[in-house]
Amino acid sequence: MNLQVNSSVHPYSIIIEPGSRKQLYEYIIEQTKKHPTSFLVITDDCVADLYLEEVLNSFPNHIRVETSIVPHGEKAKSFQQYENLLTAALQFKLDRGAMIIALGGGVVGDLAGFVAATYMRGIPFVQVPTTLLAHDSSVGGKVGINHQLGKNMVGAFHQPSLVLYDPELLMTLPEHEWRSGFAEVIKHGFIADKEFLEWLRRNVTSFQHWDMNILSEMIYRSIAVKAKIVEEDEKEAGNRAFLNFGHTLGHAIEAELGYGEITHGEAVAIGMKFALAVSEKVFHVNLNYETYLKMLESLGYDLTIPDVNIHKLLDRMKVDKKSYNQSIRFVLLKEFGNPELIEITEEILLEELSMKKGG
Ligand SMILES: O=C(O)C(=O)C[C@@H](O)[C@H](O)[C@H](O)COP(=O)(O)O
Repeated sequence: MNLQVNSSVHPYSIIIEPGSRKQLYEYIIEQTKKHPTSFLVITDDCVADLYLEEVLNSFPNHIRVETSIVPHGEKAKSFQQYENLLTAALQFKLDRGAMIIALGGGVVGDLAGFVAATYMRGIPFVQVPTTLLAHDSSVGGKVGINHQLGKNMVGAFHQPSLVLYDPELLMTLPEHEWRSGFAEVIKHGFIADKEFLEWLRRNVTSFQHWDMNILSEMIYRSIAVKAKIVEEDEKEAGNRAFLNFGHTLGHAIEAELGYGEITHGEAVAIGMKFALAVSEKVFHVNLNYETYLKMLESLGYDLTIPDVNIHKLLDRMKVDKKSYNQSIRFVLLKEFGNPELIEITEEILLEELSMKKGG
């Protein structure tokens, strides 16, 4: 299955193909039409143990391929790891003709992409997602690292030259990683494709046993939503902000708990439940979203706002990137598939937060 993103920087392909990791080099040459001088594969310790060798074996012997391994988990999206990777790239003497390969989940993709965006003012990179979450983060060119004061606060837009998605790589994911990724899948249903939401409800009842066709179709349909939005608004001047549904509170929770204490998607799922409730209040509508919350709960999500100070959450939401002139802006739904970015008062948020906390 293939998709094409017509980015204004350069069009790129998204290929969803079981087993494709074993032909990574061939795909790169065929799809990007580039012949890099060398490669730097950036991955994390967990992925390295499982898949690095297979990926490296796809390169012919005469091609120079270097490797840098970072610790797994959200904490790796740090200034320290970013600097370490730049140092490694310099020590490897990578030139501007080199290419970075991000072999990993969202953390590796964001971090390696930011290295690619900034090393010698930018070199090409390829995303090889190894998690479900990364079906989202690998598309659209948002790359970056976290700051203690806010998630993804330092970054760039740097479009990949190729996204090569091998769904077989997901078969070793632990349950919480499925939950993390599936939150972004269902988000795409909420904001853009009601029919897809129903398809998910019918087809995804457990993360334990996947039919490869269902998994590939789910990834394809979810990426298709994302690709369309980022194509129309590459740098989030408008509708791309809809992809942030659930993220305003989700990011605040991640930062307040400490990065990595809860997965990104599990925090976003809590944020979506909250945003759905606020949507009903603000737009005076009945979304009938309970069936989808039940679905998430049956898949193991805990949708309760964690036990943290709600004023601190509010302060964190104020520094969200969608904030404008000190006001908090939220993505809300008028109906499924009909999102809006809207300014929300602190009073509404505090009232809703105190009601929802603990239940
Ligand atoms: O691609 C986008 O745009 C998104 O907002 C997708 C999000 O799911 C993703 O988590 C993204 O990295 C969040 O970006 P941020 O700008 O809100 O930090």
